Amino acid sequence: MVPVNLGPRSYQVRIGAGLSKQVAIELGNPGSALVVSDTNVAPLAAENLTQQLAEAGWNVRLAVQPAGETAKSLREIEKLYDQLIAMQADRSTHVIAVGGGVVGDAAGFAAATYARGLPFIQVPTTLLAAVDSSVGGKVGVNLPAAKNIVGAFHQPKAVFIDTDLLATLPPREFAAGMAEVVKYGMILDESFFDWLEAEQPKIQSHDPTFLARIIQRSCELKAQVVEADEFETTGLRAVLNFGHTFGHAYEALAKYGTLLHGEAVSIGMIDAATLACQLGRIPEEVVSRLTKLLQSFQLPVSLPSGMKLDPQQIIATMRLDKKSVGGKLRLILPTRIGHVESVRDVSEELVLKTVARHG
Ligand SMILES: NC(=O)c1ccc[n+]([C@@H]2O[C@H](COP(=O)([O-])OP(=O)(O)OC[C@H]3O[C@@H](n4cnc5c(N)ncnc54)[C@H](O)[C@@H]3O)[C@@H](O)[C@H]2O)c1
Ligand SMILES: O=C(O)C(=O)C[C@@H](O)[C@H](O)[C@H](O)COP(=O)(O)O
Ligand SMILES: [Zn+2]
Repeated sequence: MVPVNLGPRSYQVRIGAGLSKQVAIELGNPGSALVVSDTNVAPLAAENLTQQLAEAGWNVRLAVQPAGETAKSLREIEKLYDQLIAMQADRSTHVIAVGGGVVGDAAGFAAATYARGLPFIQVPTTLLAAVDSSVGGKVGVNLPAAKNIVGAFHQPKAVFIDTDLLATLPPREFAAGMAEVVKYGMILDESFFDWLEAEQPKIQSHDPTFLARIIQRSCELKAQVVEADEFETTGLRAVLNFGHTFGHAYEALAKYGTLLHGEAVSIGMIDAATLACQLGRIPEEVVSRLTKLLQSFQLPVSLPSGMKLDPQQIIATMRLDKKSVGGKLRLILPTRIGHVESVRDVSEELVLKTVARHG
């Protein structure tokens, strides 16, 4: 269990095998709920949960989104609003996300905005959602031009991480989750990074003890950052964005189709580390350790050869990042393994040189 202490918005992140079977009991008195999932996860987990809630006396509906990043769109949010209207939802209606980060971000955005806010529950089913997106309250959708550009902060009331649900995850999705796990080591915890390097074979073989430890440590680190800067106002929370200014630009320019979020972040972290090295902030050895660790988890460290992007277009898309001020990029750059800094005045020439490495 990881507590997230945010005063009146505090909640617990529960982690354990079989936990999704307890959601109906844990939520207590039955009311009404919209369970949101996607076409892959509905038959694996969301239909069961919906049935359990119905048996416990809830007035419950299941909304199934198309699987994949394109579901994070205003069009899909409107469909969720329609479902809430159809069930005559009120401010006590729970929105329960059962799925990966896409379902969590989209369902959470509908919960944040419908009737100016409905109680929200996260049941993450991907590694990425378990270690990152289900915690911290960032919810939102993409526009074609920019990733996550429409959104809100809306904390869940509870997070239930059922480690059994991760068993069906395809290898590529497991790897995508590992990108955010490696990120935590790189930005906040050198000994965690060392441990990931040392235990890579056990992690890669999905040893349950090691998976549980990864999820626990990642949630602890994320909770610490979110507690320190819930609304990303002091700049502290921005450390979680390491690799994302590059990565989000690649996702948008690939029309949210070619690269998974974790893959784009993996490439973006190497871009940021390469740039930091060019600035003399870190030695080459740090870039190569990060590269090696990401590759050991089958993650890409540069854009796929078939994905040719115009460097000027990359920079223009990066400028739309929410950390930018006055059209100037702000990048999260490493100073060593386990620590990063927010850097305001990186020359665009150097960023161009960095992205040119993708050929
Ligand atoms: N809000 C945040 O703080 C935050 C943090 C990190 C990432 N994100 C967002 O999360 C999204 C990525 O999330 P994701 O990587 O979970 O992708 P995803 O939600 O698209 O899920 C990945 C794929 O796995 C399938 N899937 C999910 N659970 C499964 C299971 N148990 N077994 C088999 N298949 C399963 C899904 O149907 C989907 O096809 C991005 O949009 C990213 O921007 C948000
Ligand atoms: O929770 C955060 O804060 C993060 O930055 C976590 C990121 O991994 C995540 O991808 C997040 O959605 C990015 O946020 P954004 O503000 O750059 O859209
Ligand atoms: Zn991310």
